[in-house]
This record gives sequence, C-alpha cells and structure tokens, in this order.
Amino acid sequence: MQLKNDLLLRAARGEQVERTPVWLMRQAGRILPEYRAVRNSLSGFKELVETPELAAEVTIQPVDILDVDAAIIFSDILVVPEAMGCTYEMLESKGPVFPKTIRTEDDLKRLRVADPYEHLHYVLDAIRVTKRGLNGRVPLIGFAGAPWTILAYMVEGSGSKTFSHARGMLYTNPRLAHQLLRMITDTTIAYLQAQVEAGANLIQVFDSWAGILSPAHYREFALPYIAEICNAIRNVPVTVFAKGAFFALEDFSELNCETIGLDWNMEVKTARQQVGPDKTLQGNMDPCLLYSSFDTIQRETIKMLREFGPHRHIANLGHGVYPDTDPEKVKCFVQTVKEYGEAVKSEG
Ligand SMILES: Cc1c2[nH]c(c1CCC(=O)O)Cc1[nH]c(c(CCC(=O)O)c1C)Cc1[nH]c(c(CCC(=O)O)c1C)Cc1[nH]c(c(C)c1CCC(=O)O)C2
Repeated sequence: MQLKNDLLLRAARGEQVERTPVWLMRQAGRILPEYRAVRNSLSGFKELVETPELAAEVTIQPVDILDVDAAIIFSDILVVPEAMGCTYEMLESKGPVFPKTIRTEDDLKRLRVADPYEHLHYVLDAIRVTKRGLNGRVPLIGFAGAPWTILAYMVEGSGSKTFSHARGMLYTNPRLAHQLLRMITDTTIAYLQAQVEAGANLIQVFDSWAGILSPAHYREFALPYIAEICNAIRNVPVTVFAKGAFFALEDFSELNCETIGLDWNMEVKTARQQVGPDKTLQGNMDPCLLYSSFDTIQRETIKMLREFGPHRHIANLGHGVYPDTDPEKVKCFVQTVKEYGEAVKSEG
C-alpha cells in the first residue's frame, strides 16, 4: 500500500524532504495515560506484548495522540532471548529479570536458534494488525536488539550498571561469547526478515549497551554481528542506534545501513564528519529537555534542527522518552519540528 506520509523513509534514504520527520524512541508506553489504561487492565507487560490486537492498539496511540511521523511496533528486545529458550520476567519495580542466565557451555546447550514463524509469531501478527490499523498513514518501524546488548541481558540476568558478568565473559570465555553471539545473530536476522515480510517499513537495531565496551571489544564482539544483520536486510532502510558508541562512528560509516542514531553525548558536527555525507543521522535531544518549559523546548529543538541541517536528519531524542514526561511536552517537541520545517519552506 502507498504510504500517505513517507517522510521517514525518504529522509533515511537521503532523498529530498519537505521537512524533517520526527518520532520518539519509547513513544508507545507509560508516558501516555491511554497506554497505562490498556496496560493496567492486563496481568502484565508480557500479556500486552503477546496479544497482537492490544500491541497494535498501543503502537497506534502515539500516531493519534502525539502526531509523530512513524509508529514503532510495541514489543521488546527481550522477546528474542525468550524465543531462544531463555525466558524473562518483567518486574514492576526492577525491570527485566532472567531466572536462568547463560554463563557456561552447558547453559548454551539449552538454547536454540529460534524460528520467528514458530516462536515469535505474535510479533509478526501484531505487525500485520498494526499495518491494517495504520492504513498507510505513517511507516511502521520494526526492531530488534543488537547481539551484544542481547548477550548482555542473557549473561547478566537483569539490568546492571556495569554488566560485569557479561563484560567479564569477553575476557574469560571469548569463544563461548562468540558462540552465543552467533546464535543471537542468526535468530535476529530471520526475525527481522520476517518483520519486513509482515510489513515493517524500516528496521532499527538497538545496541543500548554499546557504550560500556572498550573500542577493541566493540570491534570484536559487536560490530561484525551488526554488519551481518545490516547485510541481511533487503528492501527497507536500516537504522543502527548504538548508545554511547561515539568511538565507533567511523566504523558505522562502513555499515550497509541508511541511518545512524546519535545520543546526546555526541557533537552533531563531529558525528557528521566521522560518519560522512552518505548516512542519515537520527537524534539526538537529551530526553531531560522535555522536563523544561515549552519555551525552552522550542528554543532547544530549533537549535538542534539548525545543527543537523534540513537534509539526512530524522528528529528524535538521544534515547527513549522517560516515563514521567508530560505528553504535552512531547507534543511541543513534535510540533516544533513540524512548524520549523513549514517556516523554512515558506522563507525559501
Ligand atoms: C534495553 C531495551 C529494552 N527494551 C528495549 C530496549 C532498547 C531501547 C533502550 O535502550 O531503551 C526496546 C523497547 N521496549 C519497548 C519498546 C516499545 C516501542 C517504543 O519504543 O515505543 C521498545 C523499542 C517497550 C517497553 N519495554 C519496557 C516497558 C515498560 C514496562 C511496562 O510498561 O510495564 C515498555 C513500555 C520494559 C523494559 N524493557 C527493557 C528494559 C530495561 C525495561 C525496563 C525499564 C523500563 O521500564 O523502561 C529492555
């Protein structure tokens, strides 16, 4: 189906756009009372993720309410370890927890390379239902975690400040780490290809824990697997968002992807120099800006748009929107991007 608004896809491919497209990482979620209403009627987070009609409903909410230029399928990066045989629980107070971690060769034997059509069909169904509901209004973003970030959760067993067990494995048993990364990568490639087949218009790979690795370890344990994923996705643009990986920007310029996500620790000008002219940049406002006044949000957002310039930019935050953000402030960010584009057009 022809999309009515394909700004995101054109900006990703480096084509001319009337204005900069805008969406927010984690836009579907706790910032919206409408999300909390659906979520609170259920037994938990996983029920929402695993029920396609409800996942589709909360995926579309930000398009209706926040007026963003893209939807991102409501799911989690942790469905991949679960499909491989490593189940997670989402605890209200603590975030994700894996009752059984992967730390030895024997642990690894319990895992499989998952078949998305068998083990992740609920995400594919959610994509199909969402596409029908969106009816071509905006593109739908599919996603997965990058292999290193998924390994980090499987080995550590929960979130962590240091991920010392996961990082430790890279020194104590690099062979096991590579075996696990291999299985995650094979699962992820099949999963993302299935998302595209189900209707995802763009794929984003989240390497949320990139920034805790040394550059040498990032080049050995993270980049080659991301490169494989990029090479395996055909027909839709790919975005790589590696939080804290400013040291790898030059490496990213060689990836077979259209867009690089930036967090707010990166200077836009330097990032552009290092990534070169042939990639779109996405980001990179500090999510905390949205705690400030409407005036400050407008001023800082315009400053960001000027720094990136009108071409090859997708406006976003530098990480997911924080759950205690006022949705009116998010709307202000979105509208400022849109109105700035209109103003520049009428001047030009
Ligand atoms: C690291 C990571 C996870 N999940 C994700 C990442 C990568 C992005 C990032 O770096 O933030 C990705 C993710 N998780 C979720 C989405 C939905 C789509 C969207 O972005 O709008 C996406 C894209 C829903 C979610 N995933 C989670 C929630 C909150 C739980 C709830 O609503 O009950 C949502 C809406 C839970 C989750 N899921 C994860 C954690 C650490 C937590 C707990 C912390 C938290 O609560 O935010 C793992």
